Amino acid sequence: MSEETAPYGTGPAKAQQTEGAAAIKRIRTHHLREMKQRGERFAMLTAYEQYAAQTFDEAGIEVLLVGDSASNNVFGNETSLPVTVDELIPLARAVTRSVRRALVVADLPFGSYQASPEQAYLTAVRFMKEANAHAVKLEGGVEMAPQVRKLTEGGIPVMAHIGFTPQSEHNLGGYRVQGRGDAAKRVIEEARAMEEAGAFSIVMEMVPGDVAADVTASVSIPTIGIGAGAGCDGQVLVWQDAFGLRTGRMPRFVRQYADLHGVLLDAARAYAADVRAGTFPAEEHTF
Ligand SMILES: Nc1nc(=O)c2c([nH]1)NC[C@@H]1CN(c3ccc(C(=O)N[C@@H](CCC(=O)O)C(=O)O)cc3)CN21
Ligand SMILES: CC(C)C(=O)C(=O)O
Repeated sequence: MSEETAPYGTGPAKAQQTEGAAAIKRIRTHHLREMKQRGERFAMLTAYEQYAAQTFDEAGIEVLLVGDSASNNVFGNETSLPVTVDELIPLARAVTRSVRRALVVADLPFGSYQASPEQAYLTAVRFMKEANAHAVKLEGGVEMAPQVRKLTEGGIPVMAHIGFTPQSEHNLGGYRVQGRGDAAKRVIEEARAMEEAGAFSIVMEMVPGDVAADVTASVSIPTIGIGAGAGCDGQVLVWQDAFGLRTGRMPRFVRQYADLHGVLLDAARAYAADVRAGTFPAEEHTF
C-alpha cells in the first residue's frame, strides 16, 4: 500500500523503512558515548504512542523513553507503581514502530525486575521481543548491579536510574532531592557500580547540580539529568510536562515549551460550538 492510499497511521517512519532509505542512521548506545567524549549534549523525552514519537524523532530527539510514568501520564494512576509489563509493552511497540532514528528505551515497571537477575532478564526479553525495544531502563544503584550485569551479558543494553527513584518513593520518604551533603558520596558510588556492571548510561533524578556534575565527570558513560542541573551529558523530561498538556503544579525542574492543553481546549470547544450551531459539517465534508 502506498503512503497516499494508507488509511491512517502509516506515517513517514514506516514508509521510509519499507522503501529502504539509506539516509537516516539510527542512534546507537555507542553514539551517545561518543557524544559525551566530544562534549556534545543530547536530548531525551518520554513517548508513549505513535504521533508524539514520530514528531520527536523528526525533531531530532536522540532518545525516547517509554517510561513507567505512562502509569500517571497515560493510564491515570497517581504514581508510577501500578503500571504493569502487559500495559507498557503495547506502548513501547507503538513507539519503536514509529521512529526512524531515535534510540527507544523501555522502562521496566515496579516489581518486574527487583526480585532477581533472572526475573529482570525475562522481563527485559519481553520488551526486546514483543516491543522491539532497543534498550531497557531500571531503577537502582549498587543493589541492582547483578540485574544490570545479567541483562548486559545477555545482549540487552541497560540505562540505570539513580538519585530519586520514583518506584521507591515509599522508602525514600516522598518526592525528595537525593544526594545532599554526605549522601553525595553514595550517588557517586551508585553511578560507578552501574558503569562497572555494564550500564550504557545513567539517569540522575533530583540530585544537586554540583553532585550530578561530579558524577558525570567520574564515569565514562553518559549521564542524563532530570532535576540534576546542566552538568549532565543529556537531559530528560516527561513530554506532557514540557509541552504543557498536563496542567497543575509542576516539579521545579520542568520548563514549559508549549501550552498544548490550551491548544486542545480551544480546539475542542470550537468543534463543539460548530456542531451545536450546525456549522460543522459543511458542504465540503458531506457526501
Ligand atoms: N508527569 C510526570 N513528570 C515527571 O517528571 C515524572 C512523572 N510524571 N512520573 C514519574 C516520575 C515522578 N517524578 C516526580 C514527580 C514529582 C516531583 C515533585 O513534585 N517535585 C517537587 C518537590 C521536590 C522536593 O521535595 O524538593 C519539585 O518542586 O520539584 C518530582 C519528580 C518524575 N517523574
Ligand atoms: C522521569 C523519567 C526519567 C522516567 O523515569 C519516566 O518517565 O518514567
